[in-house]
Amino acid sequence: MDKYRILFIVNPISGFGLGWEIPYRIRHIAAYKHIEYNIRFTEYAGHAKEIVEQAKSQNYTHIVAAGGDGTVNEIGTALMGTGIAFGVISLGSGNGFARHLGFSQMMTKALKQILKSETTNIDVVEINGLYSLNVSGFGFDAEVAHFFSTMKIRGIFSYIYSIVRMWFRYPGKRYRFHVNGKTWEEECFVLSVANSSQYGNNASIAPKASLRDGLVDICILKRPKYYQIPRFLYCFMNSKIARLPYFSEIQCTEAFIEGDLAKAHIDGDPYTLVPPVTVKVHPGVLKVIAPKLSHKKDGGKV
Ligand SMILES: Nc1ncnc2c1ncn2[C@@H]1O[C@H](COP(=O)(O)OP(=O)(O)OP(=O)(O)O)[C@@H](O)[C@H]1O
Repeated sequence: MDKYRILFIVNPISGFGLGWEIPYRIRHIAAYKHIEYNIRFTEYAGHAKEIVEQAKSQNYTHIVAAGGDGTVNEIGTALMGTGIAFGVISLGSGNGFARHLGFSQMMTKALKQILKSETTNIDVVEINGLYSLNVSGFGFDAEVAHFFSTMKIRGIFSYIYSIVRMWFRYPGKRYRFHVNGKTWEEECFVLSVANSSQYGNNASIAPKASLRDGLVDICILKRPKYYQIPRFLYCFMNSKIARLPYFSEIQCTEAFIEGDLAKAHIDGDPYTLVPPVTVKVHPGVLKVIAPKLSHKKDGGKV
């Protein structure tokens, strides 16, 4: 236990602002009395990355992101290639990456998992020079991310409002794909570039995805017809989306995509890219804590 030296980087505005509780929770977990740790709160967007850059020379064994997928992306991508183990305390509204790795959504339990769980090396996906740990993409979900970012109030209700609004307004787009030696054109409603399996809240867009397979999953969903929506929602929320005939998932190490791809999201945060888009996997470049490997939940597949 005494070999641990942990830095917690907390985004105090994530989710419901529960990050302020972290110092109190840590003090009350007996195991933390035997380890060295520091806590830093972020003060602005991009600050987490700066904190990681300073921390790299301070002999931390673990750096833990306490926040949502945006904070996870900032910290995780800054840790690539360092060998410092990366953990997550979920404070966001979806927490897709943490859920994929098997982190509890309960703060105290996640803290205990950080001390007890195995570590492993995972892949990171590069999209036109930006790095993605979880699920990124174009089309409908990019439109949602861009609209959501303009809303004054964040949180799950604003997110649901953005989804419903865009569902009725966004018709889909046609893209040209160059993947695994094949070229084709296809009409897409959702075009996801997935390293892990889910957006968050167990909404799984890439059921085959593994963070350790050296592959990225290109997931294409055509727009479901209105009468198909109930079955679509059931399959989407139960990792059964592969059963739908208007869904496809292609695994590859690299992809090249052409079309109107300017509006994108990287792990849920909106970005504007300059098309065409090149997707590339960097295998095993990030060391993470993976509770699923220890408790073998869902077969322990990470
Ligand atoms: N103190 C701060 N003030 C304003 N923005 C911040 C601060 N600290 C971090 N950020 C930015 O807040 C953004 C959103 O953070 P994060 O994704 O962790 O929370 P969330 O949006 O509530 O979660 P989710 O994405 O799951 O809904 C991040 O892109 C991060 O850069």
